[in-house]
Amino acid sequence: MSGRFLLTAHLNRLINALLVVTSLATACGMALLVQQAQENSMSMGLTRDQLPVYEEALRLVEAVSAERGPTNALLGGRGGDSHELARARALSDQRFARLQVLLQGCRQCSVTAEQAANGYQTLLQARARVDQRLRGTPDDPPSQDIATLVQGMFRALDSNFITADLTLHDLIQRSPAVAIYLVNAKLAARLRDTAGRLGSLLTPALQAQRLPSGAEQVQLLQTQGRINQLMDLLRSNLNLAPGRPEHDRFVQVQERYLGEGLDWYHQTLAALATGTAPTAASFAQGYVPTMVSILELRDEMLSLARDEADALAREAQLRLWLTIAAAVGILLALGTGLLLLKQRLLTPLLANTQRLLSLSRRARPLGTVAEDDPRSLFAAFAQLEDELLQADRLREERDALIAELGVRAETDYLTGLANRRAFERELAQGVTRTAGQLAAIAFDIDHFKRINDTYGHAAGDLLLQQLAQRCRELLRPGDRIARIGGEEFAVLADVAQPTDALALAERLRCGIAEAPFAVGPTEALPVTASFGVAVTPRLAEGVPVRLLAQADAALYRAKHRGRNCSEIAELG
Ligand SMILES: Nc1nc2c(ncn2[C@@H]2O[C@H](COP(=O)(O)OP(=O)(O)OP(=O)(O)O)[C@@H](O)[C@H]2O)c(=O)[nH]1
Repeated sequence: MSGRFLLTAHLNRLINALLVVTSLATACGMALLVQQAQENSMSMGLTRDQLPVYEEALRLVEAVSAERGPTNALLGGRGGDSHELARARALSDQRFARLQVLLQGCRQCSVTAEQAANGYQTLLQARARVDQRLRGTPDDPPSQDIATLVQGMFRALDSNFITADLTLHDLIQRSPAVAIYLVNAKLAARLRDTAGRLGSLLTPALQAQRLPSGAEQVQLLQTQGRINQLMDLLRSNLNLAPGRPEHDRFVQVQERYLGEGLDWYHQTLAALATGTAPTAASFAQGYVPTMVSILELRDEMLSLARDEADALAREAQLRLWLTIAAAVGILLALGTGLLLLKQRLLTPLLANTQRLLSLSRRARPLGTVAEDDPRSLFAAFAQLEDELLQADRLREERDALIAELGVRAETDYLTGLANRRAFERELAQGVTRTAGQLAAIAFDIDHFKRINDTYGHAAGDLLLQQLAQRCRELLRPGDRIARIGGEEFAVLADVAQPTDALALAERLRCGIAEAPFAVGPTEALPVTASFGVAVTPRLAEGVPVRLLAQADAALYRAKHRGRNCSEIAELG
């Protein structure tokens, strides 16, 4: 393969490599974008899948909290219902079993089914202690008092809250956009539990129908403070604009629990002072239903979180498809663009590169650069530039030569004056140019043949040269003189009137006659000439030919009149 084909093959490979690299880089960028969109979409999908775990964890907490009602009622002695306790416990067990199933299927959950089971174990232990107390007989006295058992149930609840807390952490990390609803749901769940605790803390006093002890009063006040804190947090977190679902739910909490529920609690507390307090079970019957409003607020928050997660998942899915579509579009456009670029520009460019190299190598070899080296292209360019510069120089030389030939073609070789051809051209131009009158003066050396014959042809030439020089000196700058024949000359001059032309002829005639010409080392030859003058008054067709002919005719008359005189042509 010859060098230039090697070079174009080389360049072709280079261009192909560049196109492939560009395509790959773009494809990688697009793949990254698609991957990001896919991760986002998957992340929202994971959030949606994990939400049921969080909901179930909160419901388990609710169930464990709800167990305390019948537990306290039974521990309180009067009015307790063991069937109700069994139902409440069954509900907790059911919730726990369901949570276990959900956790086992949840790969994205940081909390495991085993960890949740450990929390539940605390509840089972608390239940066992309660049961022991409830079964208590004189032979087998209860080992723990009611307050301690109530505290055990509180701890059991806190242990089960951990599952909800860890799941909430996962969800917030992955999808901050739904965090606010989930946190509010947890606050509501906490509020429900704390409200339950307030009731539970009253149980020992209700069981004994006495005023709460000092320590119990402190705990009751702390719990009320916690309830106020949680309400404040919810008030500041919730979007309480009228018409929002959470607004109505929050108003319900204020009316039902803070109003009815806490009123009933305060009434019960006051009744303990007068010995007219209800049993723990009766208290629970009036108090527990008011807490339903808190659970409704929690469920509203969970519902909003679900809706938001669904909307975000749909949006992420749509964004993923749009990103894929955009990536495919961009890659197709890029591919088409590169293909067109190659077909329409690069391939023709390479073909022309090949031609360029052929041209430059035809002129001369490209020096030391290897023929398949892409740099030989630049050497070829430099070489072509040289060739073009050289061609420019040759063109300039040719133009100068043509110009010189033109001058020579219109110059009389002997005298250096314009020749007849130049004179006729000048005459034609003069006629078209002048706005005044144009004079043609023809003159001829008298008896020149005799001079030639007597002194030789060379002396005749010398005389012609000297006479030409003298006439040149006698003329005005704008006048043109030419040698139009052997010893015949002519002058072209702009004049105001015919007498001016005659005066010019006379000036030349006298100038020639007044001093002899040196035609040899010693010979000084007096010479005369005869003049014929013609003037054209205005521009007219055929004037040049006629003007010179008229001047010639006048010259002829001057010769016949005896020579060394000037004749002017008749105006016609
Ligand atoms: N030396 C020389 N002689 C030339 C040149 N051209 C023409 N002649 C001569 O000029 C002479 C012209 O002669 P004629 O036509 O008879 O005119 P003439 O002798 O000047 O006579 P008139 O014009 O009638 O006064 C000829 O002998 C030509 O050979 C030239 O370039 N050099």
